[in-house]
Amino acid sequence: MKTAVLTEPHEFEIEDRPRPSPGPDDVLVAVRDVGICGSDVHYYEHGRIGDYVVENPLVLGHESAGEVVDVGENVSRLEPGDRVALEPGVPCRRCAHCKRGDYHLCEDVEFMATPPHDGAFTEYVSWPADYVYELPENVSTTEGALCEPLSVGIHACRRGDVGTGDTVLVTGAGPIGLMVMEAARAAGATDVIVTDVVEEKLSFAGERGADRVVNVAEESLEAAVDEYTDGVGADVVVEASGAEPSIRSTIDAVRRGGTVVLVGLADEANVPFDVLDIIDNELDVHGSFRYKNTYDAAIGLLEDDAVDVEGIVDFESSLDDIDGAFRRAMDPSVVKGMISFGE
Ligand SMILES: NC(=O)C1=CN([C@@H]2O[C@H](COP(=O)(O)OP(=O)(O)OC[C@H]3O[C@@H](n4cnc5c(N)ncnc54)[C@H](O)[C@@H]3O)[C@@H](O)[C@H]2O)C=CC1
Ligand SMILES: CC(=O)[C@H](N)C(=O)O
Repeated sequence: MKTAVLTEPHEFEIEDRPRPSPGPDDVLVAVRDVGICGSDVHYYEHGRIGDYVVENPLVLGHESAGEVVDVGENVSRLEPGDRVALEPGVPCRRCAHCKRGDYHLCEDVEFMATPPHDGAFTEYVSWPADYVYELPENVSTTEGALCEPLSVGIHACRRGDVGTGDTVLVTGAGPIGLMVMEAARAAGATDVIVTDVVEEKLSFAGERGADRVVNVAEESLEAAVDEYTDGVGADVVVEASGAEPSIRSTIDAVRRGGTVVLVGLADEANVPFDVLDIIDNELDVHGSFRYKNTYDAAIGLLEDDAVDVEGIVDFESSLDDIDGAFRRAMDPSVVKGMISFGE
């Protein structure tokens, strides 16, 4: 099977690898669509993300969907022909975090495309059936692949307890910020304010229904939010840029008693916060890491047309042109590129 392997930064090789056979609890999936995530691009450019270093050739891609072609002997829930989305993290199921139900915090999770675990830029993937979700007829495999970033958005909104009538500020209009906006709307938020520093990203967020967009390179965020909320502040702020000034600004834009959810991964680990602001204003500040139990919800929202994920896709490329696709994905005005394997 054709497989794109990152051999060193900026270098993919297309290799012919043997097609895996599914283990007793696995399904073999013919991959149809894989999204290019910012983390894939980061590995492509730098060969590492923090402590995760690409020491051996690595298959990237963790936003994937396809069609089941074979199932292991213990699998009865899925059968060849089913179109499916693959949840990319498989936890150990035995540790304290898994047993508490926080399987996304498992320290032994095998997460696709995080070294040393291979991902889905390959024609076939064998994956534990428990982390494979059937797609309804009206949900495409492109949408199935994008259940992954949508899951990040759903989990962030759950962490922020976003509810009916809320005003939500989303900082950063990349794919994650846009998925947070979709999930917040679906959770009942009536007002969504979106920030960025790239004008095209803001126009796009506006076209997708942001009630107010703020270019924080040109406008004061605090003033814009004050004006929009009559001086109250946002009920929930979801930080989805990872930019240090944006992370700092979250506690100035949230209302007293409100919630800040930090999703964006800062390059700089030490971001100063005035803790007295957090205490006096009784803020809840939550981290949000990946997701748990979100795939059924994501698929349900897509089936009901309650969210739009396909609209964020700028381009689709073939596996043979993965290098060109990654170079295109590095353009700051591009939101989402996909590798499509065709039917
Ligand atoms: N916690 C988690 O589980 C996850 C975290 N992430 C992180 O979330 C962040 C967002 O991911 P993507 O959307 O894929 O990244 P992205 O890089 O495509 O989008 C970030 C956006 O923030 C904008 N931005 C830059 N500086 C800004 C500022 N000062 N204020 C507002 N916006 C600003 C950029 O122009 C860009 O549009 C990244 O840091 C990523 O590493 C991504 C997935 C999961
Ligand atoms: C941080 C990422 O972008 C990635 N989706 C991951 O969960 O590792």
